[in-house]
Amino acid sequence: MTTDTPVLTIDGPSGSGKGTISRLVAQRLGWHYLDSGALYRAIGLAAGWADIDLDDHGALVRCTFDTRIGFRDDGDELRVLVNDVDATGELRTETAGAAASAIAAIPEVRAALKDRQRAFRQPPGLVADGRDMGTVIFPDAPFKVFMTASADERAQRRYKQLNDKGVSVTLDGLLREILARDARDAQRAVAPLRPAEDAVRIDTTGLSIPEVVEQVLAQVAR
Ligand SMILES: Nc1ncnc2c1ncn2[C@@H]1O[C@H](COP(=O)(O)OP(=O)(O)OP(=O)(O)O)[C@@H](O)[C@H]1O
Ligand SMILES: Nc1ccn([C@H]2C[C@H](O)[C@@H](COP(=O)(O)O)O2)c(=O)n1
Repeated sequence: MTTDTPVLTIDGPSGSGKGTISRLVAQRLGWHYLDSGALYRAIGLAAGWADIDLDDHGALVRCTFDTRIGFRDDGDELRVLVNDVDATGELRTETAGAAASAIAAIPEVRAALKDRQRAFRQPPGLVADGRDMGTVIFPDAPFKVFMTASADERAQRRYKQLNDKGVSVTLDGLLREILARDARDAQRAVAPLRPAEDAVRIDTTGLSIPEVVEQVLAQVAR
């Protein structure tokens, strides 16, 4: 790990805009980008492919170490390769999010992913988004943001995102899924979703994507 390389951490609940904003901010700064949620989603998917029981923590840890996860930004979005298969579409579903949230509550899985996440810290800098980037993975990061938005707005955003992709969902169902995932992520014993003490909070409710990007960049400039 290159500890003198700057890191901007962006943590927050599902649908707050972390992924979208982190990728754009990383592009503007010319820094690397870590989508840590995609790692948990990929392990959840690989564990499903291998039919691993969620109670079999030993097998889950082996799966965490053995699964190859690659990222490729095609200009439109960050594509994720799991064991060399492009699984981007499957990984973005709420089902994959819920599976990721379930395995993310297992301490051994989190421990097995630590070094892999820290290895993304490479010059000239890193933008890392997730739930514990500022609290556990990069506690010494000089820039930390905790991003929120009202639950209704987060559900609306996800609804629009999925509708645009032709996925049929209901707003009520999405709101329930988002709240259930947030509760699980915030209430787990290890590395729960919470703001680092030194994080700047940004509420993105009612803000456009460019407005949020500028607010985050202003934190780094400061
Ligand atoms: N400020 C914003 N205004 C409007 N829409 C936004 C804003 N930020 C993000 N979005 C849209 O909301 C949707 C969800 O955003 P995104 O995937 O970045 O959230 P996230 O916090 O990374 O969610 P998750 O943790 O579930 O991956 C996307 O369609 C994105 O384009
Ligand atoms: N640093 C992280 C990142 C993600 N998770 C878990 C909890 C989330 O519900 C799930 C999916 O993440 P997303 O892609 O929605 O950001 O993965 C975590 O525990 N810690």
